[in-house]
Amino acid sequence: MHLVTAEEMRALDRYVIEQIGLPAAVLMENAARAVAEAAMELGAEWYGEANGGGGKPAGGSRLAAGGGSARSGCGGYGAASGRPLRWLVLAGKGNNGGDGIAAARHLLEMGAEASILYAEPPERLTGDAALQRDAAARLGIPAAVYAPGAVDWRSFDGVIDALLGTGSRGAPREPYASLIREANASGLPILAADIPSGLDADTGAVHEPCIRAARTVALAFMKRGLALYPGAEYAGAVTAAPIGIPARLADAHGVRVFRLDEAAVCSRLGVDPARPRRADTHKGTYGLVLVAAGSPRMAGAGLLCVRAALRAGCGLAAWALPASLAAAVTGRAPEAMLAPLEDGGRGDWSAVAPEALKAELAGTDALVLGPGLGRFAGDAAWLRRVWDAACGAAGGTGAGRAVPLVLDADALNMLADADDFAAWPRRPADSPAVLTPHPGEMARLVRTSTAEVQRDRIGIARDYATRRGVVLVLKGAATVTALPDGTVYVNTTGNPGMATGGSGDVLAGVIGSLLAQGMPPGTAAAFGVWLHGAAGDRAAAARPSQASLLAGDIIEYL
Ligand SMILES: NC(=O)C1=CN([C@@H]2O[C@H](COP(=O)(O)OP(=O)(O)OC[C@H]3O[C@@H](n4cnc5c(N)ncnc54)[C@H](O)[C@@H]3O)[C@@H](O)[C@H]2O)[C@@H](O)CC1
Ligand SMILES: [K+]
Repeated sequence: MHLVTAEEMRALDRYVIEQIGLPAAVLMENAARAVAEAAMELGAEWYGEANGGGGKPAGGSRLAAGGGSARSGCGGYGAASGRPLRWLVLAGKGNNGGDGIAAARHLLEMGAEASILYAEPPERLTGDAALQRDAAARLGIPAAVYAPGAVDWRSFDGVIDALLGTGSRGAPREPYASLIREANASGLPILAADIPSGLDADTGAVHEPCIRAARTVALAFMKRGLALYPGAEYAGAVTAAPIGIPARLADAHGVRVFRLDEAAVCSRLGVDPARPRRADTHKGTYGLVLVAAGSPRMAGAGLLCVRAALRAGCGLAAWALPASLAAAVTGRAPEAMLAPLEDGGRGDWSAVAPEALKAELAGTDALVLGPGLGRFAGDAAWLRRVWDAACGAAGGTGAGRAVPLVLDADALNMLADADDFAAWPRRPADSPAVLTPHPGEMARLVRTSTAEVQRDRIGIARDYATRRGVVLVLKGAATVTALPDGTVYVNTTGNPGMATGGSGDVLAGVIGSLLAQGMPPGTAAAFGVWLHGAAGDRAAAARPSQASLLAGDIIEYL
């Protein structure tokens, strides 16, 4: 579940070779076997059990989506006859190519057929890749050098992409670029060795061209780019294969970025997703969340947030809102309490005194501030006073304690406008604030463009979290949760159906609820993101199309 950069992977390779004493050829041999095994599984999935030589049952739809081509486009090669599948290994001149060439050898041993297509004249290969080239030649494995337009793709059943791995820089150059385009156009299922060639291993950006893989087998550890979009889409189904570099070495080398799936929720976050409850508990055990949210145009944001908080398990939830709005929403969330705040009859937050909200903080276990709040003159200074109160600063809650805090939506825009956030009082180290920006809000916080944020989601989120001492949840496909100590979780749940108004309000409510239940902020944020995505996946599965998903549906599946 570690997600490594190319540089971290190189350091780990070096350590194992130089300090542990395993020859690089051993790692390559393990990598090659893993690539060949993954190819056999892909063959079985794509063409059926009889052809793949054992493995998983057919699973066409996933592959069709990942591979960018329909199964029927492969025209029944192999599938009709039950003969061994014919793999074409595309080999670059680095160690990624070496993995592929060695995989051709393993495929033969496994009963498949394999040919090698060198992107460059094989004389250019050096080191372990050259060793593999020579062994393959002596074994009589058919090999050719790529010439544009000369490959008869129809005489193969599948492709192994071993052109470029973690050593590649920038967009694939010729002849790699043409070869990648031809492979993508072939309609054959492609297994990528380590990463699809053309993918930026660190950021998930894809160069033009980039291999569109049906499946990727990551060697030793998943590279960050396989978990981030758009790279994740080009990688197809991704698995990581052990090659002789134990996970604890990644920990020892300071790798702190993790892919957050259910196993990681249990092992890394220490949370049981079923969240069983002790019998001898009562609503006070599970905390009180105060949601300060909603305005005349966006009252629903508060409603979604407070309902989500309740579904996520807090004992009590109160909704603080401008008093003039209260009558309109009374009864809409019967389980929640209302905390109408004097608003001078305006119906929005512009006349709500920060002191009124401060008074509500007494006795609360978490504050969620921001969904549908709206903007008003002087709101950055207003936010500062609420921040101070939630920090437990003098004159704050009175109790002198910090109230766990989630800032979302307009509260983040206020924060972006506060030029002096760096000078605001720090919260206690064990109670950092949780900020939940979408990429546009993140861009405002760091004064850059949304495109820049998306180009390096992990880097931007982690940098902000460590510099400002907050938990930063950067929303979007593969939501990134960065902790003040530099730990980062990249989420795996969720679907594009959740790109709909109100989803973020639901997430803020979920995280606030988990905070109120006593989870540390980093855990509450990462688990909340995972839980929100999992609920979205269940909700989408219950509907005819992801497109029809509403934020309220996510709440029902929490
Ligand atoms: N000991 C190791 O280092 C191991 C490495 N392994 C494999 O080795 C890979 C990394 O190998 P390398 O560091 O040799 O690098 P790669 O095999 O990824 O590619 C490097 C080669 O590609 C060329 N190149 C770089 N950018 C290019 C571009 N944009 N267009 C065209 N050519 C370009 C370089 O000149 C160099 O010759 C991993 O991804 C993995 O597959 C595995 O075998 C496990 C062990
Ligand atoms: K590759």
